[in-house]
Amino acid sequence: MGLIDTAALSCGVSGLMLMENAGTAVARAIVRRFRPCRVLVLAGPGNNGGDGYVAARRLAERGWPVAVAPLAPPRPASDAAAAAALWRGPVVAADEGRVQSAELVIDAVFGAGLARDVDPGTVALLGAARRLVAIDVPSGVDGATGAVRGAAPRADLTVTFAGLKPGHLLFPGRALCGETVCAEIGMPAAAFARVETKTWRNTPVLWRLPAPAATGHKYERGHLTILAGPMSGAAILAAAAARRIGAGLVTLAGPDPAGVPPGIIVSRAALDELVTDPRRRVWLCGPGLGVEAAGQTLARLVAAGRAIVADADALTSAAGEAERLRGVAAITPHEGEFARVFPDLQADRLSRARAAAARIGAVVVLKGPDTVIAAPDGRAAINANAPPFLATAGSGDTLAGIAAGLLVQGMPAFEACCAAVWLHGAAATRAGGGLIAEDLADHLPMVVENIKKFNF
Ligand SMILES: NC(=O)C1=CN([C@@H]2O[C@H](COP(=O)(O)OP(=O)(O)OC[C@H]3O[C@@H](n4cnc5c(N)ncnc54)[C@H](O)[C@@H]3O)[C@@H](O)[C@H]2O)[C@H](O)CC1
Ligand SMILES: [K+]
Repeated sequence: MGLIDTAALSCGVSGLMLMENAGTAVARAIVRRFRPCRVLVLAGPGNNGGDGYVAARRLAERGWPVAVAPLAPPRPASDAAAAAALWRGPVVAADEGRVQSAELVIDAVFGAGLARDVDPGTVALLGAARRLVAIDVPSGVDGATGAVRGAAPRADLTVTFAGLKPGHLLFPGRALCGETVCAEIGMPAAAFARVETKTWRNTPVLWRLPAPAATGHKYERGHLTILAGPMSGAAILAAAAARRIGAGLVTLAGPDPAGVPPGIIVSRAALDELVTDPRRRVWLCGPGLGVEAAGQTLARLVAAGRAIVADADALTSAAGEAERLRGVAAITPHEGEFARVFPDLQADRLSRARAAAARIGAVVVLKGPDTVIAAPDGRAAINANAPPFLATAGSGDTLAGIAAGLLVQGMPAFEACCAAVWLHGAAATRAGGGLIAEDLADHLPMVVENIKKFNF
């Protein structure tokens, strides 16, 4: 049973009432989407199965032809047993033929109580469904991590309760949920208050973008310094993003980066001179820099106590030596870079990002289709707005530039990184399928305008 369910019970809410509401919500979601058809409910032994019995009753009350196939009897004297006792319709054996001939199958086998791999017989049954509605999660998906225990079916619709779980947002679970609906089931506010939430879906309600002061000048909006190396295109992409997101001034520090657009300052001053300039508080270190140079400059910046976003070559320079990143504000690794820096961290993405953030005392942005942003204090956000065509060269440089551009405007590192990841996904969505990294920055202003319009 999940923490929130336990908290609800200790607040005096009856589990049976929650189950009644949960099963009713499943039936309602089905009625709204499908025409009446022959339904088979595959019911497991726990409360997920109990929800299934309630959904069966509610659909039958509306005249739908429904049968329940128990895969195991409900635990005696449990809420599920009480829900099963109220089911007066047909109870049939669970076999593949029946599953195949049902027009809609409700997966009420395992939910939050999934404790081990699903056995092959159950996997085959669920896999035979023509159309599948999962209660809480498709059975086999671990709601806490999105991992699949053994195997899990692909649902057309998943109805969950009280709040989305990480498993609805993290792959592979996310891909198996189909359309995901979150139903309110009467969970009391006091129950939410008792459970300290530290994991969220990344949306604009989690953060507030900086607004320039009416009388402010460019330095007050923030002066970002980006180290530019032999592949100066990466630093230029990052600079464009930082400027579009509102940094007042961006300097590229490097020998002589080619193709720098007007509006970006280039400084060839020695690093020692730049690092000791008190106005250069925030730095982006890594994109296109070269591993050796990135390692050397990173150490200098850390020693000078600068706020640093470390990406790309700066991360590779810390391969197997994560302590070299201690002192930075945020790191933005993809899976490969993460594995190089933290080879011993092997768990799911959410746990790994959290463990890495705690270890180096910095925000970790573990990039991917389900980017996880984790803070050293245990807070974490999972991002779900990134379209697949965001996987293109230069996209990561742009993200690092947005994060640094927000950091320089005074946003705290966790909020800056969450906002950067979301804005990056929203800009990509606006840019559409043919996007190249150069397009992203230009879409940022309109994304920001829309956030203001919706009053987040
Ligand atoms: N979130 C809410 O507010 C509410 C959720 N509800 C539903 O309750 C389930 C969670 O119920 P629980 O009884 O804790 O767990 P399950 O039903 O998922 O199953 C537990 C049951 O299954 C056995 N088991 C676990 N894994 C396996 C396996 N791989 N093979 C065989 N057997 C397995 C385990 O030993 C137990 O016996 C939640 O998902 C919601 O659907 C409430 O109805 C209302 C409030
Ligand atoms: K299920």
